[in-house]
Amino acid sequence: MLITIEGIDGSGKSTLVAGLERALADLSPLITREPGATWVGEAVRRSIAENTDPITECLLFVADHAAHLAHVVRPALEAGRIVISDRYSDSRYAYQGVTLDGLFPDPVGWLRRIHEPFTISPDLTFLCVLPVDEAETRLKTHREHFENGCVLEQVQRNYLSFAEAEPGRFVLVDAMLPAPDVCGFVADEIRRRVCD
Ligand SMILES: Nc1ncnc2c1ncn2[C@@H]1O[C@H](COP(=O)(O)OP(=O)(O)O)[C@@H](O)[C@H]1O
Ligand SMILES: Cc1cn([C@H]2C[C@H](O)[C@@H](COP(=O)(O)OP(=O)(O)O)O2)c(=O)[nH]c1=O
Repeated sequence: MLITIEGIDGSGKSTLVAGLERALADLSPLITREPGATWVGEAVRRSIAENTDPITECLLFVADHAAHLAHVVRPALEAGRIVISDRYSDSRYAYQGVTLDGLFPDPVGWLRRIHEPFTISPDLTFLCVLPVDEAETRLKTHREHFENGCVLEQVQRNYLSFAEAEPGRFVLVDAMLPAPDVCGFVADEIRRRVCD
């Protein structure tokens, strides 16, 4: 089973994933992330730091996804593991849907088409939702160039439209709740789906 955790920067994904690792220890999930589960993530980090052009950056994120699938996600799923990924393909559709906007028509459609031949779709996606100004307050010590309020508003709008289009896959998470409550809600939901 492939489970992904999505949301804007500062929405509590890393905190949630760390909590899930403890709360679901008896299920031995493989915990992973994008970007950065393989060495390709170093190229992605460099492109973020150097403010590379949006197409180069996008294709590095896609390369990171391909390497993540080949070396981490696919082998774990084939071994029957539950895989929990902090960010996955919806991050591309939501963020690069914004950064590529205006460069050519329908960037989200293009992103979906270039993923479709090789990606594995998640079985379940938790979308951490909170007001952008709260996310910005939480992030004030650590900012990357995506983390500006205007971009994050558009990214969150994209995420919410994906959730509306695929209600069977997405579960909305109230990220304003205290961290232990967020973790408890998501862990219970995962256990319920695993037992189904
Ligand atoms: N439910 C929560 N309530 C309040 N603060 C939180 C909550 N979850 C995470 N935080 C804090 O918000 C900041 C960003 O959280 P983080 O998990 O790193 O978000 P993300 O991985 O989505 O960028 C951290 O300082 C973290 O301690
Ligand atoms: C995986 C992914 C991340 N990103 C962005 C989101 C973040 O601003 C940045 C780094 O991701 P990440 O390290 O997950 O940041 P955070 O923990 O703060 O959420 O890269 C994309 O634009 N596209 C992608 O496909």
